[in-house]
Amino acid sequence: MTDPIEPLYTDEEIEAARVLFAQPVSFMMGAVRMDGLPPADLPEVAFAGRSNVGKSSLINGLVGQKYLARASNEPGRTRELNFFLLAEQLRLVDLPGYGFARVSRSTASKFQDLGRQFLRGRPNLKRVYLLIDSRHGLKKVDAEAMDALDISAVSYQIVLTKADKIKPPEVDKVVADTLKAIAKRPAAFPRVIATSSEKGLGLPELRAEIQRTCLS
Ligand SMILES: Nc1nc2c(ncn2[C@@H]2O[C@H](COP(=O)(O)OP(=O)(O)OP(=O)(O)O)[C@@H](O)[C@H]2O)c(=O)[nH]1
Repeated sequence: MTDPIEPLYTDEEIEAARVLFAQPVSFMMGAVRMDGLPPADLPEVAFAGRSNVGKSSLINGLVGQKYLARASNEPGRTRELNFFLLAEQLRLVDLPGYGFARVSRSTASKFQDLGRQFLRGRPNLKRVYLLIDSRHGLKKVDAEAMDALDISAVSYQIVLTKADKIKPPEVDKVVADTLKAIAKRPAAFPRVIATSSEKGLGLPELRAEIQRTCLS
């Protein structure tokens, strides 16, 4: 098993990724249907996770902007596939949160279906970052999302969010437990990155990982 403490990226990679993510980024579009997606002509990475897990905050943190992706206290507001173009070279895709409770069941399932269709049928999708709240660890809905990704053979990597909300030894334990839980999952990338959008923790590593995934 990979040691999560071992430095996995060189200083040069971290610096190159910092420079990449400091380049212009723009909101391209929000898609509500599969036939309204941008052309599959650039590499994409998508961000998925339970509602309120911190997806918008993470995207904002990665690109160093406060308000690019909408971050809110109200679970379930991200209901479209939101595409952000970075440096004219790659796209970040914010997927609808799953498991949200404040909209009707049919509305929820409509948007989740769109997310599922996107994950199954996007040829330029390089990886899905599956966000898990550090305080809660993997839940049943997360395991179901991983089942779907494993079946579709879509590469995914677990990113722990809100790591500032628990103590460092607890973060280490969640990382270790998560690595154990994904060990036999065929499409799971065998590394877990712990992040805090609030404190910037893990963001340089995640930028480097995205750059490797999309541009190397
Ligand atoms: N302490 C702390 N709070 C965070 C962090 N990331 C997000 N939050 C808070 O968690 C809440 C939800 O964050 P969002 O980024 O809106 O979550 P989301 O996953 O985009 O939410 P949906 O739109 O429901 O899918 C907000 O109140 C954020 O301020 C973090 O790293 N640390």
